[in-house]
Amino acid sequence: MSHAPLSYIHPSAHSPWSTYLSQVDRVLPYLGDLARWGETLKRPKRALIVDVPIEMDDGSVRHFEGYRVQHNLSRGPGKGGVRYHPDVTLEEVMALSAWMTVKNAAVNLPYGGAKGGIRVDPRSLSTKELERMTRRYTSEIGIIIGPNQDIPAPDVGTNPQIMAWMMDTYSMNIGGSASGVVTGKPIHLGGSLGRVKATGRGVFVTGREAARRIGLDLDGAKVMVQGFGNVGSAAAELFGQAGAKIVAVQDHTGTIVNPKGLDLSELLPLVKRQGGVAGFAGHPSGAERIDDEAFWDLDCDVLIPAALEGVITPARVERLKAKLVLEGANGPTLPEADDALAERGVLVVPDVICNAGGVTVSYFEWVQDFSSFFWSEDEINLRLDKIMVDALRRIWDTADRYRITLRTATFAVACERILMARQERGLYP
Ligand SMILES: NC(=O)C1=CN([C@@H]2O[C@H](COP(=O)(O)OP(=O)(O)OC[C@H]3O[C@@H](n4cnc5c(N)ncnc54)[C@H](O)[C@@H]3O)[C@@H](O)[C@H]2O)C=CC1
Ligand SMILES: O=C(O)CCC(=O)C(=O)O
Repeated sequence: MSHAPLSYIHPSAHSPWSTYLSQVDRVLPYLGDLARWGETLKRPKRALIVDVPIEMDDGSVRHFEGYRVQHNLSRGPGKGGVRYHPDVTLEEVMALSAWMTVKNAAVNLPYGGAKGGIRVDPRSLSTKELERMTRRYTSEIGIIIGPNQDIPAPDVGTNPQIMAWMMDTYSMNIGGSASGVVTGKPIHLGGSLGRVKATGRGVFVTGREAARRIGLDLDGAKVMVQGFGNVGSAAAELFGQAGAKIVAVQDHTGTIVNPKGLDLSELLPLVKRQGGVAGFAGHPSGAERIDDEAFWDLDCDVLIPAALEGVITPARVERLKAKLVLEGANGPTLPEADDALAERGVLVVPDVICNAGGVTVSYFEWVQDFSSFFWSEDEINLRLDKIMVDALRRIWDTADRYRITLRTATFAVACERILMARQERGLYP
């Protein structure tokens, strides 16, 4: 008897795609007549799977599986990062691309949503192998990306150097310079000041606003951060500057704690040198290593998940002490855990607004590339702050009006924009 999968849009249990679909189901009752377009949100517009063969340094040949999914293009070109991680799957990239559609609309950027990835552990490759793989992947997805089609950017496991190789490969293939084909590039290649820390900055800005509204003083507040890469480290730094104590940090190498607050001026350079936080245990400034699972029992006011999906489970919610969860990561909370957090009165600022600072500054980068006129970092940070604060205010009002969570309110604001655009474009474009 054959057990063929029902369809690629049919989710597997507890997958990011099933989380996303249940988030869509929760918003449909708030969309009025536009809900008739709801199925649009549940299907990626286009999903490309590519074979990425490269020659390794030892002369052998390896094949990697790559993806680029354009979930929705109703509001503009696709936009979203590229992930290099050994667990990447088509289904995960579908969810990540769909969250980009919602996020871009939530902050009103003129983009649809897309995301890409390669199933690889980038740490296992040499720099030359990484470059060959990135260039081959870029050529393979070159048929659907472009400054007006779909604009990749960094996500987990990718960085400005990888964006530079993507931009260079795409430019060589079209025979011209196309700096607007990717964002998150190095500054010398048309990258934007402020992009590297923009996602963490957005987490801080939305966190600052949420804390103010619930009467939580950030000065002295205890903050735990899971994931200490681009997003987690930048957010931790800004919370530290606002007077908060970063009492625990967890990454793929381990978990370190200091109830009095970890010394970030020592921790940040160590992580750059060693590639993880574990080596900070026993540091003279004070840091102890604990079991990873014990992270969820620690005393804290704010939790910032900034690593991967599905880490906030109902069982962990029962143990969690935080009053405020700021989703730096995409999809860190399972739907049942979302309900449990709401029941316990824990406020969640959802990924689709909380981590939108990165793509907002990516948008600034794209605009600057098109106009060949570059802004100062202060200008970028000020504009970012305003966009995030205004977007969060509108979402908060929607949540109050319908008595719904900030997640469903963000989906309501965003999906109305997406489906209005869909409707206005017409069914047979
Ligand atoms: N880079 C960006 O601009 C944006 C990233 N995000 C999201 O933020 C999250 C983090 O992304 P980046 O900081 O860019 O990635 P990154 O690659 O710079 O850092 C990832 C971090 O997660 C940690 N990690 C990996 N597996 C882990 C595990 N099992 N337990 C604990 N920690 C683990 C790594 O050690 C590392 O510290 C992802 O969900 C990503 O999609 C969202 C918006 C924009
Ligand atoms: O900067 C971008 O275009 C996208 C960043 C991203 O992948 C995300 O927001 O999850």
